[in-house]
Amino acid sequence: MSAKVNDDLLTERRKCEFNVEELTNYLDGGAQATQNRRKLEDKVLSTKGLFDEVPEEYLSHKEKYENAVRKAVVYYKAMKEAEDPNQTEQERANATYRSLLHAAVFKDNSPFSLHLAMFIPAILGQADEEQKKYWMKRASKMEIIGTYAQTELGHGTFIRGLETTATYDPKTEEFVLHSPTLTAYKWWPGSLAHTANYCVVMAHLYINGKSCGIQPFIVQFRDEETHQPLPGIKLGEIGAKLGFNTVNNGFLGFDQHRIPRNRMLMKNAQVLKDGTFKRSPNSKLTYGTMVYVRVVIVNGMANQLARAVTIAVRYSAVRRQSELKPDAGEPQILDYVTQQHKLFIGIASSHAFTLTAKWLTRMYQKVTADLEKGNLDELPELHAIACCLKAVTTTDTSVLVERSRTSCGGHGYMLSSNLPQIYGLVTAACTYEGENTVLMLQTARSLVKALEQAQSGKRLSPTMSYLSEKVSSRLKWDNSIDGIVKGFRRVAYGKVESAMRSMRKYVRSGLGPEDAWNMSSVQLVAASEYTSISEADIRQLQDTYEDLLGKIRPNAVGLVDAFDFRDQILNSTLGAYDGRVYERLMEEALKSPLNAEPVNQSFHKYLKPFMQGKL
Ligand SMILES: CC/C=C\C/C=C\C/C=C\C/C=C\C/C=C\C/C=C\C=C\C(=O)SCCNC(=O)CCNC(=O)[C@H](O)C(C)(C)COP(=O)(O)OP(=O)(O)OC[C@H]1O[C@@H](n2cnc3c(N)ncnc32)[C@H](O)[C@@H]1OP(=O)(O)O
Ligand SMILES: Cc1cc2nc3c(=O)[nH]c(=O)nc-3n(C[C@H](O)[C@H](O)[C@H](O)COP(=O)(O)OP(=O)(O)OC[C@H]3O[C@@H](n4cnc5c(N)ncnc54)[C@H](O)[C@@H]3O)c2cc1C
Repeated sequence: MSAKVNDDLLTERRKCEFNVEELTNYLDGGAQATQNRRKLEDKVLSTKGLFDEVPEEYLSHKEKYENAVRKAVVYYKAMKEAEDPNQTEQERANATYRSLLHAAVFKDNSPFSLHLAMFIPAILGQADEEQKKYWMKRASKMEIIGTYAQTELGHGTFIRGLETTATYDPKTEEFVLHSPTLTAYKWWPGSLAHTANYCVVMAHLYINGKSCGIQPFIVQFRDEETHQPLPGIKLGEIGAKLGFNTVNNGFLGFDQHRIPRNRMLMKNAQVLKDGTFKRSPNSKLTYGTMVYVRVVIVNGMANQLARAVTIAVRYSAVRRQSELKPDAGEPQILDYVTQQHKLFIGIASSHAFTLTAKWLTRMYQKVTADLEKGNLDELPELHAIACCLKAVTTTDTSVLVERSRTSCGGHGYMLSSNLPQIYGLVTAACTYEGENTVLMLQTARSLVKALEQAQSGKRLSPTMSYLSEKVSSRLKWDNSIDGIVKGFRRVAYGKVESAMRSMRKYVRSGLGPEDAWNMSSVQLVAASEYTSISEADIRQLQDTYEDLLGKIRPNAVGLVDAFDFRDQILNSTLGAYDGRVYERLMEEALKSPLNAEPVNQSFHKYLKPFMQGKL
């Protein structure tokens, strides 16, 4: 008999003014896609051995990892078996686009995540046709497990400063990989420590003493049979982190480690047997894997944010607290306008990120198709947009997930709510794949160039076209969508123009261009992300905004129900569909090993002698 659903949630669902299933279908890309996603989730989540007997938060660091590897093997096999052979690639992609299936199994991510998220994309984007054929066969069948090893102990942002060297030896037709210093050790790559046996290494190529820039190499570092590190390889785990504690982030040092010439991934640049170096048409094509992942992250943020606001909104419909009016009983905390303000922006942002992710994915696919034909024209714009959207969506998601947690009071601080773990996952994305400030400055670089082109009368690309609009500074505001968008474009233009004016002022004062850039960099970051509007209009928009909160209120639970996250994926005592929060909090508390006995052994060993003055 299914447990009774919380009365308040029942009432909320009755009040909802729209068809929840229709919104779910829209988010999935149609009723069939919803059906495919649900079918995949049903199949995979019915697999034995996927879920923890003891909550992983009560395991040691080492046990957490070992348990995660056990689940990763079961999960990967279940996913493979669940794949519908009759489905097209596109239908399969749609079924997983919104699915957070892995989140039902791994609260802190899988030790296989880098294999799927970066190792395979790096092969697809950096290997030539022959290499792709060979390595994709092995990687897609999980005969090998890989990661992406770029960051070093001493360098993450500045790729051109990476110290790992790959020196070509024409006599043996090999590359010699070496970590000349401690800071040259690869540091951070997920799965590197104990899980993977191959990696794509980004290293500084030298031929006959001449630098040939940073190039990608596919390197085996563990024996495929014994899993022992190969000779000349130093390996280990980097230690406990805020999150990602089952991703197995590791370090790797090379000591004159030799690999065959065909291990340099040669789609863009090539090294011939005699050591002739054939340059890439654009050295930044080597950075292509990062552009791809930045695009994926935007969609990932939408899904993770949707998960957090689902937990917080359902909890806010169940939790009653304080007094809004004397003798009127304790209201649902969702009736406080401050609570609506905290949470509804998260719902809207998740939808906005989903739509943005779809748009950015289409742009990425178009530009990548152009690159295949040798047309690199739109690569700089894709880079600038991907940098900006990755930085903005990860920053906003981190803020909004933390706001979801703090809007749930003390219970939001419980690991059993899953809000802290979701925060750990999303806040990492502000750093990995390009630290956000650094990426915003890359976007700013493109904005400044675009404004200079606009001022010299050149046509701009659609995404930068607002920089060529001669919009009157006395723009009459109205709070229609069109009016608001026009306002944002006007202010965004002003921010870029102000940053550029500031740089020119510094150059006139005698600073070099680099120092002038650095002195203006706070404005440059703001120009990439920040827009504000004039004082008089804030009141008008504020009234509109508060009015909107009231309109959303009766539909809040329906809006998060439409994300259609099953309880295993939410993995939360506060967010379950039935709203039985208090029973679930108690059930989870009783799983703590400390509750196995009424008196813990530390009383007899320490407390009692201490309290009796005997210690
Ligand atoms: C696995 C977790 C899964 C789930 C977690 C839960 C939720 C998250 C949701 C989704 C997650 C999905 C996937 C996650 C996958 C992985 C995460 C885990 C692992 C993370 C891995 C990593 O972090 S890999 C390492 C990432 N490192 C970086 O990004 C380094 C950042 N630095 C740079 O990119 C570059 O150094 C730089 C761009 C800052 C500067 O490069 P540089 O060579 O110095 O260039 P400049 O001299 O500044 O010249 C700039 C000019 O070059 C052009 N340019 C720069 N970059 C590019 C590019 N990529 N493409 C095209 N063009 C480029 C730029 O436009 C300038 O051109 P100009 O014409 O202006 O000169
Ligand atoms: C959870 C997690 C997983 C990761 N997984 C991987 C992985 O699988 N593979 C991999 O290769 N890497 C991985 N990384 C590493 C990640 O890519 C780097 O941490 C990131 O690129 C930042 O580099 P850094 O840590 O060396 O910081 P630094 O580059 O040292 O930057 C430190 C700070 O300096 C400032 N700064 C630096 N440069 C500039 C600039 N030009 N302008 C203004 N300010 C600047 C910024 O405030 C920045 O936060 C991972 C990181 C995390 C947190």
